[in-house]
Amino acid sequence: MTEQQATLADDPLHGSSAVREFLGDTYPRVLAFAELLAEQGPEKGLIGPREPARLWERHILNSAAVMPFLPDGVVADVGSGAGLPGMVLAAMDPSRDYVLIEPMERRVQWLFESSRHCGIDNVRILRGRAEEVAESVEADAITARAVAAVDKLVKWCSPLLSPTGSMVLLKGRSAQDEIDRAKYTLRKHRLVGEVHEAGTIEGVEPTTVVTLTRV
Ligand SMILES: C[S@@+](CC[C@H](N)C(=O)[O-])C[C@H]1O[C@@H](n2cnc3c(N)ncnc32)[C@H](O)[C@@H]1O
Repeated sequence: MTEQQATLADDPLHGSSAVREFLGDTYPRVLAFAELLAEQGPEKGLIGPREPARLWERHILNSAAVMPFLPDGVVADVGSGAGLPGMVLAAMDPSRDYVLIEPMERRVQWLFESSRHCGIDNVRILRGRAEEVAESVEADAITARAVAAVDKLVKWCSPLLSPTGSMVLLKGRSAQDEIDRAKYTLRKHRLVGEVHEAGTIEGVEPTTVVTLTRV
């Protein structure tokens, strides 16, 4: 039996004043992206069929929570997939350039289509693995969500980082363990890891964010 497909109308946060206030002027662009992702994401295999019913908390606000941790400058989102967090951040932050890096052709196509459809034009979309694109990216910050453990991400992504750049990773409960397991790699790349709980709106679970900054 196939799972019932939920819609964005099933999400209790959809249209809420708390979400509108949190996103301010950027709400229409983020909303356009959320609507498109809820409509096409399950069919395109970007999110599960039940995800539209919890899209705001679990995906959009979860992505938005990293914004206060970003330093100035260019942000590269590694393994953007559905556009999380990269497309959400770019929609919220139109004066900054974002590079979305994704190896899978179908997902890259989605990133092009959704940026065009939602008028999110401050993104450069690169098809490739993080390890393959160092020649065309120098970022002040790297974001990644659900891509790989800290140790691997540092090995893949440090060639993309500017000398003073930092990494801002969305993680789960294993955040501190991942930092501990990556200690030799972090030391080699002169990075120090810290775990933060990043809130967005009241009643929404905070996002665990790992920052890796240069020493
Ligand atoms: C589980 S998905 C997460 C996608 C998105 N960040 C999200 O949170 O919904 C992992 C993504 O990382 C991409 N990926 C895997 N290895 C990668 C690599 N070495 N460099 C860049 N992206 C990679 C995959 O193609 C996939 O789209």
